[in-house]
Amino acid sequence: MSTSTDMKGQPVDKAMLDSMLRHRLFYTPSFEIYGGVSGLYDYGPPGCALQANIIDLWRKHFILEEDMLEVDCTVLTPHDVLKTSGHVDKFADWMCKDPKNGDILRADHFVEDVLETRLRGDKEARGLAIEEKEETDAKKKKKKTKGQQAVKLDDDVVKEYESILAQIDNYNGEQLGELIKKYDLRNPATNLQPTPPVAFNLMFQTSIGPSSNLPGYMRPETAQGQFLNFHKLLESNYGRMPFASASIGKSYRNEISPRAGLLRVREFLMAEIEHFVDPEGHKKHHRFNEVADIELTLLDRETQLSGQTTVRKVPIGKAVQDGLVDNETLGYFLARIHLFLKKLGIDQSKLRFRQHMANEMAHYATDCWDAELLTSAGWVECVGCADRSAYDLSVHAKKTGASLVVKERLEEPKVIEEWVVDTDKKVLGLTFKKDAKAVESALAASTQEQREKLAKELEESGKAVLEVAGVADGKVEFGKDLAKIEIRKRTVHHREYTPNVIEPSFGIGRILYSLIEHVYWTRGSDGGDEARNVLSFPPAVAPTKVLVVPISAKDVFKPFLQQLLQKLRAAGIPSRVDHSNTSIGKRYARNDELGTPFGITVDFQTVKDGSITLRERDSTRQVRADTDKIVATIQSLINDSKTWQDVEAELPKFEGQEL
Ligand SMILES: Nc1ncnc2c1ncn2[C@@H]1O[C@H](COP(=O)(O)OP(=O)(O)OP(=O)(O)O)[C@@H](O)[C@H]1O
Repeated sequence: MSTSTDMKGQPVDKAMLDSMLRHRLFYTPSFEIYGGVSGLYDYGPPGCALQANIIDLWRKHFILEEDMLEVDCTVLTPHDVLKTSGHVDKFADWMCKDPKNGDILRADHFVEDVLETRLRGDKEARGLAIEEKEETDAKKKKKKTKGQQAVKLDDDVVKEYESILAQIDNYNGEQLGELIKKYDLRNPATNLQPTPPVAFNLMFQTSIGPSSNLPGYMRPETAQGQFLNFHKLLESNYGRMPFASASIGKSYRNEISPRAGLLRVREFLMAEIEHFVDPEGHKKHHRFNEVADIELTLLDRETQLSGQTTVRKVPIGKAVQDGLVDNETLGYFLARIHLFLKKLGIDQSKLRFRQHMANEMAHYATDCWDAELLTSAGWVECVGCADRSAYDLSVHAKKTGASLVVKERLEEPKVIEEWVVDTDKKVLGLTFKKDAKAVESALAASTQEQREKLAKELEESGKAVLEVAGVADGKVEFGKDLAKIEIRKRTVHHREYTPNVIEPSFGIGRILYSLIEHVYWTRGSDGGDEARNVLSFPPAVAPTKVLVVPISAKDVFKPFLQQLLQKLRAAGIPSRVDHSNTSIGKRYARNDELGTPFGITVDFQTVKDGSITLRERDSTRQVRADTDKIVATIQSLINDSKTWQDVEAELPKFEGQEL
């Protein structure tokens, strides 16, 4: 199992980090004074500011950079939409139940947990080193663990367990049930095997309007709203393809057992892109050459199926050329996701792109890669990037009759051959009476392949069978008197096609939490002074950019403070003043926990010559200059046009105590 370390390579003390984040109000359990509800969290001021900055960067990196069309669609979604998209029938996880205490368990997580516990026990029995996270997990589980000790396993069994874990996302409910039986997996709380897994739909159901006759759901993703507006978006893009829409908004999933803090919640912010592309020409991307040399860390399907988790670094250009990543557009977005996460401050050594296995892929996807980040909870999917093919637009068009296609004028008219159906309305009415309309619609909506098949049946036996929704048996039989189906030539001036969709889908909360772990470290943990927590966010992402610290609350400082704050505001730099009368060192330490990258001290020298000190969070080094110079310097540091090294080379070093 992989475990994560903090920014300085030390094991993440998750309990300490969580308590700091709650204490500083990055986030807090919702409804806590009522006992809380698992999977629901509120963000406090630094959490909100951090989230807003991540979103701001996301907008600039994707929407502005690529001229995407942003939409904001409703959360409440009618049943019919999600029935058509397949979510009502298939958007489910596998759930099992403990027969004695009623514990509800997510089947894949249960299998994973028990096998990992056994592998840990095996390591212990063999006297092998146990990684920090494994130790913490084991301690946590000890209280409720019955009859689980360090037991040495056969080498073959270890291999089998490792292989199962490498492809845990590939099992369906039945297979998970077989694993539970085969390896006698028991719930540690009762030492009993849970019941066989059943599908549990993750959508929150509701009804829209007072009469309760319009059933609906809270959307589980923002995508459907974007698909339903496709035609209007295409028009507003002057009919030009390819183009992308984007949406940032809340989604809702009734997770079976959300126990991983911000990583698995029931209400979360998503940022999703739907890039519509012509399927002809193998989904090329006109800007692919800009990213082709970017090296990504890939864990492909075959490697996982062979029971391994070995990654390889491959330039995305080569990965697409070799067919490892299906097409340029998908590859382009994988590289853009990589660049975005890098910009945020994500540790590149803790980022990998994992390809989905066949069973794992959502019902609509043809190829899918997840950007996974290594955290104290292991590798966590933070961005999914799927090729949804033409699935969504096709099913919604079929269901509603709306035209969700692109019509392109051909430079030269073309003669095509196609199967055409001529229906005799009189025979139709007489034969099928009340079902006549449904039969007529089914014939009209039949595909070229279906028509060819029907024509062949009519030719061979004089009869054909057609599937018709809403009639008894779901199908009808008809003869040549009802419909003539033949191939005819036609001159066309337009080409019509349903676009394919490449969808990068970001869970902002997961990214936010993983980023916090990646930039977290403890100053003085190497045995020096008292240990102090630091969050080294890049300046552009940090919740607050500057902490202003007056050396005392005396009136003499007030005009300088006011002038400084006014200049910071005018420059658009978010700042906070710490008026408390604790030592400056303590005030800075508090802000290191909030990840504030810069500190300004207003002191007695300021009163004499107007100069102020600027402190950099990570090095704690300081420079000194006049207010205008310092404000301009902070601006350059935030917009990345200068590094702290540049600043130290330019401005006089302040030789005071490092705080
Ligand atoms: N319960 C959740 N809490 C927080 N973020 C989530 C949750 N479910 C999904 N996400 C985020 O939304 C993104 C896209 O959703 P997607 O449907 O691909 O996730 P998923 O495959 O269902 O995730 P998982 O397998 O972890 O449940 C994910 O990459 C993740 O960042």
